[in-house]
Amino acid sequence: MHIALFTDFHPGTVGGIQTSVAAQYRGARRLGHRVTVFTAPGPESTEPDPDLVVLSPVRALSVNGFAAVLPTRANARLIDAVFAERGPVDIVHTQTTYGVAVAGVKAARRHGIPLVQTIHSRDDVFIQHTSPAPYPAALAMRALHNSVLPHRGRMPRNPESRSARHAWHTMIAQAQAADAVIVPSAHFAERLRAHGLAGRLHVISNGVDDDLLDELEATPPADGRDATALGADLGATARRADAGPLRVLWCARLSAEKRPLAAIEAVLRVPGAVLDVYGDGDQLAAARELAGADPRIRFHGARSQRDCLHAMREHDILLFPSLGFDTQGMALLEAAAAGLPVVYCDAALSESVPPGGGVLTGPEPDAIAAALRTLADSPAGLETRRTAIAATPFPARQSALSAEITAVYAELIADPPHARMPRTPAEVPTAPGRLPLLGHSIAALRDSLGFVRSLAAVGPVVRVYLGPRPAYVLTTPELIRQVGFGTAGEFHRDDLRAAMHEVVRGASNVLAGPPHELRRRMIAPALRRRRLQDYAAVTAGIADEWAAALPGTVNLMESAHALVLDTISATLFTADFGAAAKAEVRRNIPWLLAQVVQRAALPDAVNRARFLADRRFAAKAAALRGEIGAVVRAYRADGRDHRDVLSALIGHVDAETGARLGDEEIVDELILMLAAGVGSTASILAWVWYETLRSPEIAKAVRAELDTEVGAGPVEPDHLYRLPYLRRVILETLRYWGPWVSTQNADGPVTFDGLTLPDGAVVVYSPYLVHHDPRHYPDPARFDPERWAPERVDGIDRKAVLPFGVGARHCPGNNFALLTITLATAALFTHWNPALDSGYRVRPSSGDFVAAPSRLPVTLRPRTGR
Ligand code: HEM
Repeated sequence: MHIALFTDFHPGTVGGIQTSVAAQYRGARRLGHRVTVFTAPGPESTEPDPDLVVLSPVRALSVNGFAAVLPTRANARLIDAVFAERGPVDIVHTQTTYGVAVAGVKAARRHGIPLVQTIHSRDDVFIQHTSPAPYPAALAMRALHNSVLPHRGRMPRNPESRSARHAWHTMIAQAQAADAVIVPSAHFAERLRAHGLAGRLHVISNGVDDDLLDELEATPPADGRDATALGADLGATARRADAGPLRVLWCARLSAEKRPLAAIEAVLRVPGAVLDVYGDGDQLAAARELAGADPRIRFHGARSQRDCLHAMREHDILLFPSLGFDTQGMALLEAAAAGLPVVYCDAALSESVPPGGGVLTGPEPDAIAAALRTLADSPAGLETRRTAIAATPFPARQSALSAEITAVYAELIADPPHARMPRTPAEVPTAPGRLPLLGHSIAALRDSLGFVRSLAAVGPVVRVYLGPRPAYVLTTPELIRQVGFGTAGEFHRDDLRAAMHEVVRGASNVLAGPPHELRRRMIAPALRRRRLQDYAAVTAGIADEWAAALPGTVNLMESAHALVLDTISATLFTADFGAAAKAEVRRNIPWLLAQVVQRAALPDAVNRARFLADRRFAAKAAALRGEIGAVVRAYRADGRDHRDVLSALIGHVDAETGARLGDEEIVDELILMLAAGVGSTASILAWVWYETLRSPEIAKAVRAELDTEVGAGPVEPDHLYRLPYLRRVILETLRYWGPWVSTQNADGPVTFDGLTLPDGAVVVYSPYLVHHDPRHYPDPARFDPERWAPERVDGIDRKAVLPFGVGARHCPGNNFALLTITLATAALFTHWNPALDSGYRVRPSSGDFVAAPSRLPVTLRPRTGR
């Protein structure tokens, strides 16, 4: 597998986490896995490592001597580029709680990769001891962390300072963001649980690198006595000469939380002891000052893990006085590996000391000194402890631990938690990037399509905030069908109904339940295939006329809109006395529809304040309804079938109930057809042209087919069935640019696969999201009409084909839309050779439920032969 490790501490720096992470990646490689390490900048002398990726730090900011990295967009881009180049990544494993680790969490969520977090350190104690102002530091860290990785829920109270509590909030949030959490010791796992971390915690010890252990085993001790295998004899080989001083070793950072000063003070009080200090840190000066000129305290500076291990072979005791900080204590493990007894002060660390191999003492220098004195006076006591260590199998060989860690990875990869259905609303993950108050509005407005695409990787149901109110996005076709077929419960559209109210009062798209079913039955005959034959003749004529009249340079987006508006209104009412209503439609519908979209998107409070716009909206809506109402009455008086939509609506009697549509209901449905049909069809039409024009192969194939089937024209209804290649281009356009949002409200509680959402919950789905999910469409970012070729189409899961929705609200105008798009495209390309303006870059605008190219500027050259 390919593992991406994220750590804020560069492996070239010294420290317990660094040592542990380095052992982990060497261990994973030893097991045959690939590892890429993302980290902060390290010391300049560090050898370049192709598997190490250094993220950009915040300039001139370092925390405790370490470069600070933030999860910026530039770092996200770098991570994405490395994933693309070296990927696919199977698992992300974050090891810290700072910027690099947060960037790792975000990358895992962006790419839908399972995420493991190891919590190594007690940030609460660390901040308390090392920061000059612990409270503001912990608070600032929590606020910063919360702004990029939202903190959820409440944390149980524990007896601790306010700064410690802030630090715990950050640690718990970091752990909660992961799919699995690893901790190095059981006592630390208990603390995390006491702070509210739920779910499974894996206790897997830190480890010591196999090569180092093998080397230690093979190296003779410096005093020349035989080296034997790690185990029974190793302790004995390092035996102190009875007459010499007690050789005490310090192997840790010289930092307050490790308590080096207590160690030095203790040794100074034991005349028969010497102390070798291996380590560096901000308490070095204080430590030197305390040691004064006493030659028994010897400072050796920061040393490698290898040096420390070998030093352990040359000493009698490791002094490890840290208290309430270490979650395991790497040096304790190393001492066990080297057969070295320890004196320590933290009872919780007994877990890391082989039974009988250490002396637990009080934390005061006096108590530590007393323990050392006893050992100095009694070499037999040391011997007993060495024998006890030797008798205990060493538990922390890295290869064995790496096998445990990779088992955790494998379990997550086999059953990715982000694909699991949440059982309660509280378990529904929130989309990354939520801002205070604004929620996800900025992300959704800036790049709606990219935002929607990113949600599939978050989970089957994702919570998003477009303002303060949550909405639940369904990301799988199976869940979407549960809305479409009503198995999840009832839904209504009262929000949309309010936004449309003056112009459309009770049309099918805002009705719910039995009235909706009845209305659908009533309008269905108007859009039946048999009727479409008649509409196709009208549509072909309009398309041919429109194409012939196009100027040499044109914005095809605008032109598509005008064409579709004319086409649909012409098929609604063909009789001569509909002319005035058609003119009214052309004059007012585009503005009214733009207003409906705005009203639906704006919060109620803003809508209430838009008096002037509201008055204008009401006046135009009344004028439009009045004109169309007059045509309906004229049709009724006339009594003939004009073979158009209006005649069909007037003439239909519901077989089940005997119901007929009233005038106002017919006005509603006619306006709805314009509202739902014009923008959507025009946008897809423009995308068909754009996709054709930007690919020379597709353009060539479309033209070749038209040459054969339509020749010099004119376009006729029959051509609809004779253009299979164009049909594939249209189907692929509907996949690629299909509707990006559909919203409804739960009418009472609704239940999806065991997850119950409350009454009123806003439930959203996006055909566009499903159409761009690689689980349903391989290489989804590729526009490839051949997906729909007869030999490949069977490989597409029909449930994931959603351009016209699904179930009860499936678009009744789908065939009409396909007909219009096919005939208009045929007309355009039989008349002209369009070319996109050079330098033109498309910009999708997602103001409506189908995104549109904001412009489509082309130059038209006549087809030769016409
Ligand atoms: C390419 C063009 C079109 C696309 C992509 C499209 C897509 C859709 C979708 C996805 C829905 C379901 C929305 C939901 O979840 O509630 C829908 C509903 C609807 N569409 Fe279309 N549509 C198109 C063209 C048309 C046309 C040309 C008409 C009419 C002539 C039309 C009339 C309707 C109506 C009346 C509804 C509401 C159905 C209901 O709620 O029961 N659409 N459309």
